[in-house]
Amino acid sequence: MDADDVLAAKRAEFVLDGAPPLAPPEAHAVAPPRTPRPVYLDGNSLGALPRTVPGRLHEVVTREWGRLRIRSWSESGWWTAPERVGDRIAPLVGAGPGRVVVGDSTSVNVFKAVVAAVRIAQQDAPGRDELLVDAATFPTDGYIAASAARLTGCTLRPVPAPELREAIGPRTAVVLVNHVDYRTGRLHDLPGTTATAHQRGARVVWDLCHSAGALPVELDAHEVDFAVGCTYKYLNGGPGAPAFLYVREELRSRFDSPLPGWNSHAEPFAMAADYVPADGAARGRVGTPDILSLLALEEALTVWDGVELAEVRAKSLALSDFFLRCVAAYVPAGRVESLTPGAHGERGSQVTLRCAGAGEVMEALIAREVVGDFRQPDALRFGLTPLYTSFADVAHAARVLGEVVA
Ligand SMILES: Cc1ncc(COP(=O)(O)O)c(C=O)c1O
Ligand SMILES: Nc1c(O)cccc1C(=O)C[C@H](N)C(=O)O
Repeated sequence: MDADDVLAAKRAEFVLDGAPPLAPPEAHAVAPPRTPRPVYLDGNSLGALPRTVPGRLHEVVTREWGRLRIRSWSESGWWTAPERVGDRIAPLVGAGPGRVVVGDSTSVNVFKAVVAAVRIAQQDAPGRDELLVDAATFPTDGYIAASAARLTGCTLRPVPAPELREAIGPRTAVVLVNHVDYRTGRLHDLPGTTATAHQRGARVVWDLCHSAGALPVELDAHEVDFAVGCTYKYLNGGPGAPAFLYVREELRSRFDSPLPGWNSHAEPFAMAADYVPADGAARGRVGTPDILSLLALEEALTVWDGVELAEVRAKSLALSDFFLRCVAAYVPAGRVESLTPGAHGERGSQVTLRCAGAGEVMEALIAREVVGDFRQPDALRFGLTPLYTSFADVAHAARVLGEVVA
C-alpha cells in the first residue's frame, strides 16, 4: 500500500524522527529520516515540522527583522500577510480569494464569528435569541458561545450534532458546529446542517480545526456563513500558529466584527477617531499580526503545492480502514472499541479507541515510540495525517498497541 501511495513522496518534506538538531542556518534543511521511528500519530494536535520552515524563519528573523526592520512591513509584505496567507488556505477549504484572513487564535475567531452571525440573524429577524452548539463541542467553542450568548441576549442550547438539524427552530439565530468531533473523529453533516439552518432563517458557524487539511471542505459551494479553524494541526503551521476566519462573500458587507481593532480599519494609518471597517477579508483582523508565526505558517503551506485534496481524503480513509483492520488483527478481542464511525461519510482523519486504562496505555505506547494522545476519560486518539503517515506506521502502531494491552 505504501508503494502505491501517490502521496508517499510528501513524507520526505517533513521532519519526523530523531534527525540531527535543527537550525543550521545556511543549510536550511534537516537530514532525511534514517529510521521510521517514532511513529507520529498526533498530527491532529500538532502537525509535524515541514523541512523548509526553519530556513524561512531564519531569513525572516535575520534579514527582514534584523536588517530591514520597520521597512519590512511594506517591503517584506508583512502588512498584507494575514490576507495573503488566508488566500493560501482558501483553496484547502473550498473558498475563493478574499474570504479568509489569518490571525488570532481559533477561540478568538469563534467569538468574532458567533457574535457577528448573531448580529446578522437578529437584523434579519429581531426575535431570534437562541444559539445552538453541538453538545460534544471542543470546550473552547462552548465557553465562548456561552459568553457570546450572554452578550447578545441569547440562550445557549447544546444539542447532539446528529440532532442539530431537527433542533433548528424559528428562534434559532446561530448554529455553531465542529465539523469533526475532536474526541471521536466523527464527521458532521456540513451541507445538510447548513442548508437546513438557512431554510429556517438561521446562520451557521463551522469550526474546521479537525477538517482543514484533513479532507475536502467546500465552504463556498455549501454557502457556509462563517468558519474558523486552527493551522497547527493538519496545516502544520507550528505551535500556536495563528487561526483563520472565513466570511461568506454575500455577508462581507454585513460582517460587523465585535472586535474592531485598528488593523481592520479601512484606513488604519489615518489613525481616525471613528471606526470605518475595511472591505474584504481584512475586516476580520484585530491588532498587529503575529508575524513570525504567520510567516512560518506561510512557508509550511508550501507542502500543499500540487496536492489534490481528493487524494488526501482517499488516503486518509484507506489509512483509517487499514488501521482498524490491524487493530482487529493484533489487539486481543474486547480490549478496545472504536468510537470512530465505520461509515466513510461520517469519518474525519483520526481513529479513536475506547480502552480501559487509556491514560496508562497511551503512556506505554509513547514509551515505545508510538505517539498518539489520550483524551478523558477513556479515549486513545490516533491522528492520521495523509501527507506523512504511512501504512507501515499504522500497522506498527496497532501491533505495539496489541502488545501493550496484552
Ligand atoms: C475543535 C477545536 N476548536 C478549537 C481548538 C483550540 O482553539 P485555540 O486555537 O484557540 O487554542 C481546538 C484545539 O485546540 C479544537 O480542537
Ligand atoms: N492546541 C493545543 C495546545 O496548545 C496544547 C495541547 C494540545 C492542543 C490541541 O490542539 C488539542 C486539540 N485541539 C484536541 O483536539 O484535543
